[in-house]
Amino acid sequence: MVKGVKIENLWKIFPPNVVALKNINVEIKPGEFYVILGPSGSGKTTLLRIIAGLEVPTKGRVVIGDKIVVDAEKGIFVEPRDRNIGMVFQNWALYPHMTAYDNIAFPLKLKKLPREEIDKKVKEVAEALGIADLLDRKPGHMSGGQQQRVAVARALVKQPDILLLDEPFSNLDARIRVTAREFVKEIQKKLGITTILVTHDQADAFAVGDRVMVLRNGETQQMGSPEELYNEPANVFIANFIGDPPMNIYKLPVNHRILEQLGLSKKYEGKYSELYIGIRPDEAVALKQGDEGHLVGKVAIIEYVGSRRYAKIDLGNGLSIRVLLETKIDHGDLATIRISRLHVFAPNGERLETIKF
Ligand SMILES: Nc1ncnc2c1ncn2[C@@H]1O[C@H](COP(=O)(O)OP(=O)(O)OP(=O)(O)O)[C@@H](O)[C@H]1O
Repeated sequence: MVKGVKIENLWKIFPPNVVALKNINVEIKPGEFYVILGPSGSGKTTLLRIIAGLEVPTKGRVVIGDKIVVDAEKGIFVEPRDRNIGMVFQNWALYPHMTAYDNIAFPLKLKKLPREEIDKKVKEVAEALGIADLLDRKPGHMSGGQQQRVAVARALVKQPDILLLDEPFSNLDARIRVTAREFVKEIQKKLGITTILVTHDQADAFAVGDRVMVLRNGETQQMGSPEELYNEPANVFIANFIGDPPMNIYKLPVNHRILEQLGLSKKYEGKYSELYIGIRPDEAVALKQGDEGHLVGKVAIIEYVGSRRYAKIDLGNGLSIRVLLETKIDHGDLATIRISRLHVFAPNGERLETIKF
């Protein structure tokens, strides 16, 4: 039976009064790949450690399947070893003096399983993860990606109900990172194991997550699929945090020329004195002067990001915007900017609407 995880009214306050988690509520479905995303210090690791039983919450509870593993009010606490959780840490924590085989076998030896059974399980998991030919090697003789696979194998060999991954890709360089994400996602789908991953890297989060929760200062900012977070960011923080290159975001007086050109001044006059507007570089394009569009400016910089070309366009009065550049335009040319989607946020940062043009 695949199990889900429920986190209910969860608080963690470190003495004297560091609020690391503030009333977290989430239901992770059986078999789901759930990502907790947030900047440094947002409470991600604390949340993962509470699920694993390495930390106790100040308030609230965690339920795995239909078993309460911790309830602060009722004084229930199930020991980490009795939660049937597999965990992979940021540094993988492999034993350097042991071969991959012995590293993977270690949790089973602790359980005092018979030698033949250990051998069968280690070989099975190594086969499934494509590391059968590495079993005789010690960590020092493996690449980062291979070490990570061994760490995942060690977490999976006990057939845990839940797999917890704490920044599993952060020690890998950019190229291996892409294959490592694919590998983890494929294994997760193949085994159907409920998985919770924490990361500060939105590209990691979006690559593997079925759903993503964004944390900031211990508080949930938004929960949803990668598409939902990208298309309808709940506030300016999320808008800023998600997307590469980052969203163009401006705080402007409601009667500002640009808001007028975008048809927003009339709509919000009398309701707000200022607004944030956000435009993703990938949701606006620079066209030749005279083409139909929303804003006009002068091309200041042309840059490549991957295979895409972007232009930074000077809008006057110290404002500029980065947008896609598909046509032939040069530095110094005037360009028309056509926007396909625009996000409007209130002065407190909350999203008011997303407009599709
Ligand atoms: N044992 C502790 N005692 C006191 N404060 C702590 C303790 N552990 C964490 N904190 C604080 O709780 C907050 C959340 O920390 P946590 O490590 O969960 O964040 P994080 O999002 O995982 O950050 P990082 O990505 O840097 O690991 C931080 O303000 C941190 O300083």
